[in-house]
Amino acid sequence: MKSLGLAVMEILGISLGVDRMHYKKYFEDGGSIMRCNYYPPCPEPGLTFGTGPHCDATSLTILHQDQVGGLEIFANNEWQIVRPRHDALVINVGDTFTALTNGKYKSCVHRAVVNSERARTSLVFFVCPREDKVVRPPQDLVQGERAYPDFTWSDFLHFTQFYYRADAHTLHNFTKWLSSSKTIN
Ligand SMILES: O=C(O)CCC(=O)C(=O)O
Ligand SMILES: [Fe+2]
Repeated sequence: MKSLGLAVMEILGISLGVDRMHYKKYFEDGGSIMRCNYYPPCPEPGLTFGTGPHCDATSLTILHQDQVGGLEIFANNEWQIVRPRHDALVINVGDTFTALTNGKYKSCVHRAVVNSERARTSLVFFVCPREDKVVRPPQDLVQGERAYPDFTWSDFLHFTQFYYRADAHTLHNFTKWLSSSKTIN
């Protein structure tokens, strides 16, 4: 999974017109998180979500869902179903990668819905930078203002674990929190 993540990083570097090895090298000493989600059937699926709308705070998400289905992404102003395919992985950009591209690649808002009949599982691999590494876009992607300040993955992880439950606005609120905590210190 780690080498798949690094291969995708190379492709993303090429697509952005920066040094093709830039992101691949950046993530080479990085970490990862693996999560297995289990959603039991819910008698009233209209009243709850399996996972509410959010962007992943991490950098890249590689996800496999079983044939039950339930993953949805918010695109073109509507929720769209990601049809399950046993032979395919879903790859999403997360908030930290958004910051690493100075906002050029937007993290994807997504959610998981439940159903009344079948339990569902998904397996998710999150690619993250080394915890103390500064998250900063390459100079080629900064024309004028920086969209986000420098931060470390460890600061962002701390924010999402202790102060804020990830939603569609995590990166924006983290940036505000970071500048107010700097003012206080
Ligand atoms: O279960 C899914 O399809 C989505 C899970 C998810 O978004 C997450 O674990 O961050
Ligand atoms: Fe997610």
